[in-house]
Amino acid sequence: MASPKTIRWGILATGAISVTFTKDLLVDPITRGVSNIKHTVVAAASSSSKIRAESFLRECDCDASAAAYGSYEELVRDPNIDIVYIATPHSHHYQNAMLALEAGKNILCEKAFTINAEQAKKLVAKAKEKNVLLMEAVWTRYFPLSVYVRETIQNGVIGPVSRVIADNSVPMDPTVNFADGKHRMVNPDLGGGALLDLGIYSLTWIFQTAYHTQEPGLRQPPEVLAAVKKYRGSAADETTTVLLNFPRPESAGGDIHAIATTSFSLAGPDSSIPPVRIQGTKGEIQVFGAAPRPSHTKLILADGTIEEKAWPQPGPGKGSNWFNGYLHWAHAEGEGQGMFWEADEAASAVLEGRKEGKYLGWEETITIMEVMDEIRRQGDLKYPDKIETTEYPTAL
Ligand SMILES: NC(=O)C1=CN([C@@H]2O[C@H](COP(=O)(O)OP(=O)(O)OC[C@H]3O[C@@H](n4cnc5c(N)ncnc54)[C@H](OP(=O)(O)O)[C@@H]3O)[C@@H](O)[C@H]2O)C=CC1
Ligand SMILES: O=C1OC[C@@H](O)[C@H](O)[C@H]1O
Repeated sequence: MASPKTIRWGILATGAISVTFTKDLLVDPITRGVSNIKHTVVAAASSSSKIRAESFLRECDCDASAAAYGSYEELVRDPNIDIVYIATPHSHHYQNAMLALEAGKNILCEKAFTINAEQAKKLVAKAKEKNVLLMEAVWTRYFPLSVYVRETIQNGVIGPVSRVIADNSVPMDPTVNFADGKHRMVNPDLGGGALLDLGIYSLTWIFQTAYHTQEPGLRQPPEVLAAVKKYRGSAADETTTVLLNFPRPESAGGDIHAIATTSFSLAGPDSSIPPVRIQGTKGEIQVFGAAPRPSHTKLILADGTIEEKAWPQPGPGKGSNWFNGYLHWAHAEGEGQGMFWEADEAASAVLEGRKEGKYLGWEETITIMEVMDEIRRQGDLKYPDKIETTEYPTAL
């Protein structure tokens, strides 16, 4: 058997999700049956200080030889890095990704990919020019659970998809958690709001089942009708609900309806109610657990078949996800978060010379950004010019 190839990562920003991602990344891939890849972290950078980068590397148990940088500029110049993982607030993704692309680096960039579709298009153009990987880190797409759901649809098991309903809401108390308005969840300067942070998962479920599963030639952007409730009259949305209609020829099953909803103050479905339902003419698939990190599926067919499956994440891991004092999901102690699947895919893409993610390519990322632009247009949800701009460099 050929020995595994090692992919060398550079971590840009040292916040909450960088820690989770890096700890998952360093779990031995053999624990999930992956034998051709190994991951190592060779550097991390913090915009606040080199000391912060050093303590991040220690916290994540990275190799002692990993370099700590006190600026993102130094990180992207490091010739030892194969892929840069970007985990700054969404407001900063465009500037940070452009910085890394200009340096010729492959990139895995957190969601929401950018603030708007124009920024996403510019990054794609730059990735093409530099001939490097540019991948949006929507981890959920790469879970075996998601692969199973898409394959079940593509194998015609539930018939043509006719309707998808998806809810990703978390009942945080903004008056307690975000009282000073500075937190990235509500701060317009950081691209705050439910849509870009949480709603992207509702749209992910809709797109990966109603759009991605169609033949590429049949895929058409949806019509969109949005209701947006602002957070205390600010520029950030607290609750957003969207009706989507995906046009599809009658011969392929006709139009597909979808409802995406999200909120950072209201509860989502509890464990007995599926946050995602994909309905076809012959049955439906229900997805249970939190929409970003689901854990169970239930296939219910019109002929009476019921098939339930559990999708535990391989470990080792820490067992739950807390965010601002709120438990977003709990899972069995010892399970990993599941962020390694997207890391494996980014590594495979680099080794195979691919420039896009296998289950979420540039065209689909841009289409989803265009849908979010339209939702924001209808809801009058505007961010400051400095984070909407495609000017590079712009000081943030
Ligand atoms: N896939 C997933 O499940 C998740 C994805 N995310 C995404 O990851 C990104 C980061 O989220 P998260 O880690 O929770 O955020 P945090 O606020 O915890 O961390 C963001 C980091 O970005 C850096 N940063 C640079 N400039 C700024 C600035 N002006 N304000 C604040 N931070 C700055 C800082 O790191 P430093 O000081 O080191 O430069 C900071 O620690 C977001 O886009 C979010 O959507 C978040 C949570 C879960
Ligand atoms: O991506 C995310 O998923 C999980 C949530 O906890 C977090 O707010 C969000 O950024």
